[in-house]
Amino acid sequence: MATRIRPQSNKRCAVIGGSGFLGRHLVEKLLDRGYSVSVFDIRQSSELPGVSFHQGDLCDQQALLPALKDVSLVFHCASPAPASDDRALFERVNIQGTQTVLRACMEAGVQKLVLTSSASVVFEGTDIKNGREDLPYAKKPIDYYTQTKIVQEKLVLEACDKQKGFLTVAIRPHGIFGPGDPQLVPILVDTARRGKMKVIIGDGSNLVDFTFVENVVHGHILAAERLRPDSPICGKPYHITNDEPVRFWDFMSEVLVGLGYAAPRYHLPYALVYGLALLLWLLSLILRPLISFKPTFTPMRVALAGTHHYYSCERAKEDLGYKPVVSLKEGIERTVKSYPHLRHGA
Ligand SMILES: NC(=O)c1ccc[n+]([C@@H]2O[C@H](COP(=O)([O-])OP(=O)(O)OC[C@H]3O[C@@H](n4cnc5c(N)ncnc54)[C@H](O)[C@@H]3O)[C@@H](O)[C@H]2O)c1
Ligand SMILES: CC(C)CCC[C@@H](C)[C@H]1CC[C@H]2C3=C(CC[C@]12C)[C@@]1(C)CC[C@H](O)[C@@](C)(C(=O)O)[C@@H]1CC3
Repeated sequence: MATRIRPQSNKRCAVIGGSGFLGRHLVEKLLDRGYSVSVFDIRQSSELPGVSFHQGDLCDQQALLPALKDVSLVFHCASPAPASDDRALFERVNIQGTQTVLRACMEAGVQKLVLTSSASVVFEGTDIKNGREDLPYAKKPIDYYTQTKIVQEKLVLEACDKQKGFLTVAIRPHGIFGPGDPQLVPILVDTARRGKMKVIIGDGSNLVDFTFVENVVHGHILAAERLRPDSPICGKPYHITNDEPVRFWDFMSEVLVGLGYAAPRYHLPYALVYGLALLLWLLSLILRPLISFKPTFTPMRVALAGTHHYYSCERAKEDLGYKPVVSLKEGIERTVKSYPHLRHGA
């Protein structure tokens, strides 16, 4: 087992959303790097030695304050899951809740805030190739979750105020995967088990970023450590990727085959699948009062699976000294190994 370094007093931080997939990996790495960490989350995952846990809803300022006491640095990586598809919840937590987090940081005297945003804040369902951070925010984001992530990112970056001694930065990851991920691999396996992962949308050549969780964590910590009044990163967003855009369908196939499932092989035209997904979605809305069904092939998923969307992390390389620490190949191997219960036949 790795020995942990004893925390120094200037290395006190809080992770809001620290019980989640990314949050948990972030907390572990912060502990390894000698930080003392308090976690604030609405639910507790298994305990970690040396972490003080505070349970509460981030929309409640009074509940947040004890977790931020004597803390100079806050990571905010809490959000409802995109799949929850609950507009009121996204708005309450990602928008009003983030305003509450900002007020609580001010009241507690926090100096730095690192937000986990998303690269999808600029994605409108059409191709993005090597997109840089200066792309405009999506006017028609792919879903309401992403709409609230846009507002959240703006709120946090606009709150950066050197005069007040409060500095902010946003990290925009895309397609985070790795051990403990409750979304991408489990949803993929569930789709395969229901016999619905047989088809490749389009010609299968579309490139996408999938980012191993430890690289995302590395980007967050670099940003936190570079965030100083004289640094160019204040108030800016940064793409953090594996810097290895991959064919969407090659990535899916590698994970599926690694877990013992067949790779998809029949091709269908993108426009046809997108049209069908749109029709199904409309039907599900119309029939909602009578029957409730959730289509697997939502327009959002089809757009994510059938378009190019990969991003440049040059700005992070230049300003943060970022470089991925785990390759895509190794990331996939470690991820596949971590899901024995999702293997075919398990
Ligand atoms: N997973 C991805 O591929 C991906 C991609 C881009 C951006 N992101 C962003 O990364 C962040 C972390 O995502 P994740 O995949 O680890 O999700 P996750 O669901 O595993 O973790 C989110 C955590 O937030 C907590 N939370 C939710 N509502 C809360 C509330 N009201 N008060 C306190 N805690 C609350 C949850 O309990 C959970 O522990 C999110 O901001 C998400 O938008 C994720
Ligand atoms: C239409 C397709 C054939 C559907 C089958 C593939 C599907 C299982 C995946 C396609 C894109 C994936 C994805 C997520 C879940 C699994 C897929 C839908 C994602 C919604 C998980 C949450 C993340 O936050 C995410 C929104 C992100 O932006 O990274 C994921 C996007 C990709």
